[in-house]
Amino acid sequence: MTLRFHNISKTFGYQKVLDRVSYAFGTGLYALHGSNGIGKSTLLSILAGILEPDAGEIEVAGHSLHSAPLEAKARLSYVPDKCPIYPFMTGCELLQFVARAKGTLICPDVEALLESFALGAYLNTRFGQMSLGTQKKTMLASAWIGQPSVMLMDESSNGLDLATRDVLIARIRQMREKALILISTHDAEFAQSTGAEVLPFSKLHGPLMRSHECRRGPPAHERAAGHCCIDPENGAVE
Ligand SMILES: Nc1ncnc2c1ncn2[C@@H]1O[C@H](COP(=O)(O)OP(=O)(O)OP(=O)(O)O)[C@@H](O)[C@H]1O
Repeated sequence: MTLRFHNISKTFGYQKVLDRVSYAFGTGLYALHGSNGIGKSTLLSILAGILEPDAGEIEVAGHSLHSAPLEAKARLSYVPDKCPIYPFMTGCELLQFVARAKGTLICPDVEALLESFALGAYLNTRFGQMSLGTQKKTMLASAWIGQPSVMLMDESSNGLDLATRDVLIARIRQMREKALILISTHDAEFAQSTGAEVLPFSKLHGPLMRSHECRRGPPAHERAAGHCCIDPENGAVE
């Protein structure tokens, strides 16, 4: 499995946002779909290792995010909705930082993406002085560094002009054979253009899966695509 998570729970104060959420993916492209506030961004930031879950296990390309975080994080990339970067960092510094953290170099493929995003003129601009779209493009380009096995993208089309959006759609389509790409988006047209399989958030909830699906098991075509279910008796992921 490329990404597997099991029994992820998260509570903020008195609000339980994630309750034993489980799933396993092979390679492919999925668009997480669900209403505002259901927990999509929370889940993605937990899967990216940014936010600690209260409970649960996550494996990225076979590496536990808990016990082997460096190995797991080297194989994943994450593009949050909002830019979390220190405002004095330039675009170039961000790209180098990500490459160093992953123990790799900025390869010609990433350079080609920077060119397609017309980012050349902005690489020495500090994040605090970039437009939101330019910040987003820089973070998106950084997601391709190190040939990740898992790409997590939160509202990746937000704030992009049409030309950039088309480049991103083409890039995502190319990647879906090689990696797992999990996007959270309310932009149905964007999701459809990428060819993503829509994955309702409710499908990730353990109790729901137990009662509605797993006693019968998912249909054969879903199993072939790398879906999983939870054993209703012992909670094991199959
Ligand atoms: N750091 C935090 N502290 C307290 N509550 C939080 C925090 N982060 C998220 N929440 C709450 O958790 C719930 C889920 O938020 P989240 O952003 O994950 O939802 P979402 O499905 O991504 O929503 P949207 O579609 O609007 O982006 C919301 O009620 C939100 O207010």
